[in-house]
Amino acid sequence: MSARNPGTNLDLERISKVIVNTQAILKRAQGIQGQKVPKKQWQTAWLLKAVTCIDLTTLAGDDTPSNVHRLCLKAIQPVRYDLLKKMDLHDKGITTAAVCVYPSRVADAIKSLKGANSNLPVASVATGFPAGQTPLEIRLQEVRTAVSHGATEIDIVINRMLALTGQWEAMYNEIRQFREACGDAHMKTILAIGELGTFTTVYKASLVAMMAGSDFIKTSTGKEAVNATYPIAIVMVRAIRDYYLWTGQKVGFKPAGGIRTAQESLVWLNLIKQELGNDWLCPHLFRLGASSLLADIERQIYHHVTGQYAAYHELPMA
Ligand SMILES: O=C[C@H](O)COP(=O)(O)O
Repeated sequence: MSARNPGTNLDLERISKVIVNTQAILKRAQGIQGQKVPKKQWQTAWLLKAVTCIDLTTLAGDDTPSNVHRLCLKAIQPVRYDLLKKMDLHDKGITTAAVCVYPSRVADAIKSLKGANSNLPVASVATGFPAGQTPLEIRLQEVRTAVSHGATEIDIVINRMLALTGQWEAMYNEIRQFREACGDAHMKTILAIGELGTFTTVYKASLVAMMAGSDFIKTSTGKEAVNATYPIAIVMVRAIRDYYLWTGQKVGFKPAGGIRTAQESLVWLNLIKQELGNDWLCPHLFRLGASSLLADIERQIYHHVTGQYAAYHELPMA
């Protein structure tokens, strides 16, 4: 992970001046979606780049130590060894960026990774994920617990009520406290954009989250009706760009929720390249939060290497 974002004082004047041009955002998003994806020979390299940026996620009520164990093994070896060998990439240490689980499963993930001699980071959602509707002290305790079990990345959810009612100071103070509870763990702040209403609220919430010291801002929990969309991404990455121009701090971006196809991952990488530049095209500053995207990416890589499409059972856990 990159250097931490220390945050700034809360600048309410800057927040009050935010205006988002909805039509311009929609047009830009449409333009990016309409662009050609890289040609075949480059596509696999881009797909492998996407793999290294995935937070491989399981956030289900029926998660157990055994499915978390499988997830960890898949994160360590996300693409079949023989496929990588054919591309002479078997010794490049290609893994996903992290695994992402509920706080109760952090210890299982740490155990599995240690057992496999891997120091891949474990991310944990916290703060009453996905709704964030538990008392503040409990949300803070959840962060501390996940950290004490070994999570080095914490994905917090914001209190949507505070954003929707414009209580920016209260939201800033809560996120500041989450950051303190994180200690050395990096903090990703989930805005749950599907519940924030307008682009302007999303932009303001992005700014407040960064001022409060978020290392990443993340679109969604994956549990809202609307999750990662390209227009919302443009709003958020422009807030990241503005924050960088203002403070010199690079904050990361994590779209999450409903990202399932290799093709989509290429659009996401292109969006980041165009809006934030190559510096952001690395796991330190860009993550794809996804539970099932890897399956399609591996399938496309299989096709590139063999000329045939694999049945899903031929790709472990895919
Ligand atoms: O943070 C990651 C999301 O919960 C994953 O959502 P997904 O299951 O739709 O890929």
